[in-house]
Amino acid sequence: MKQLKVIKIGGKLIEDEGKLADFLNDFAKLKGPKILVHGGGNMATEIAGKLGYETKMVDGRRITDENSMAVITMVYGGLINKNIVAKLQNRNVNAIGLCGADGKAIVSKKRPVKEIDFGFVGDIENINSEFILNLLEQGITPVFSAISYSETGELFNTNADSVASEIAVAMSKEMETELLYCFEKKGVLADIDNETSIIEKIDAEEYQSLLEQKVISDGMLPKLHNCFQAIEKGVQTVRLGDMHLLRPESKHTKILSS
Ligand SMILES: Nc1ncnc2c1ncn2[C@@H]1O[C@H](COP(=O)(O)OP(=O)(O)O)[C@@H](O)[C@H]1O
Ligand SMILES: CC(=O)N[C@@H](CCC(=O)OP(=O)(O)O)C(=O)O
Repeated sequence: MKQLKVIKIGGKLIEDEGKLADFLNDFAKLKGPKILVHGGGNMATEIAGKLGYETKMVDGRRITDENSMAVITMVYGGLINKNIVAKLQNRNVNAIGLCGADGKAIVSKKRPVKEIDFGFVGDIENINSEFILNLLEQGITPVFSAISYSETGELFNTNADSVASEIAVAMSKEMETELLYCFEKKGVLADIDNETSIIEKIDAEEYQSLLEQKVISDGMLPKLHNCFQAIEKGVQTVRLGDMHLLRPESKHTKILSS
């Protein structure tokens, strides 16, 4: 089976020019097929604020009203995505920037309203792995923003960690897939204020205990949920770390299957 790397880069790394450059240099050097998924939540919040729109979050997830969805389309699908693609082209990576509507790559359904109405948020129902495989076979590197497409013809906001996880799950049926989450910390930390307290390995049991002890919060909640979804659904390797995660020597957290 051919190998594939699906790498997600978080919004806080994208905002730091130096860290982004470090990451993209390493990403460009990776041999073989690769896919990049990017977030940008913070930047969307900042730009929405400048436009006078207030942002509401629940457990690390954005409540996306009509105004936020417009900002998200511009910021994720435009500003961030196109800048990353340009920086990759500059590093001799033939990248193509996509959202879920392009090639019907990420099909979702509007999240039903239960206790919370998340607004224009889509839960992924299908990944067009054939389309993605075609791109990879042509030596093209897809760069996905966190926007999915609904059969109703709408665009929906979708957590970037979920986009990466679902793409990795779909691709793991075709290729041996490694899913890597790069964010601002060196991995899951036992003490959020201590960068050296990296938990090197987490299995399902440890995950439950971290949840109960409230060691993880905010954006780490959806991130670890997505890590375990991926490993349980067949993704061969899942790791979390900082912008140096692509370097073999980098300290990080590895997710273990049960
Ligand atoms: N135990 C933990 N270890 C590391 N980070 C944690 C932990 N608990 C909460 N977090 C928070 O989760 C954040 C990562 O989630 P998020 O901000 O969504 O990442 P991303 O940059 O990928 O969007 C970290 O920046 C940190 O503030
Ligand atoms: C539904 C939902 O939560 N969407 C996320 C998508 C962006 C994202 O995940 O960005 P980071 O990886 O930088 O957090 C949001 O709008 O914040």
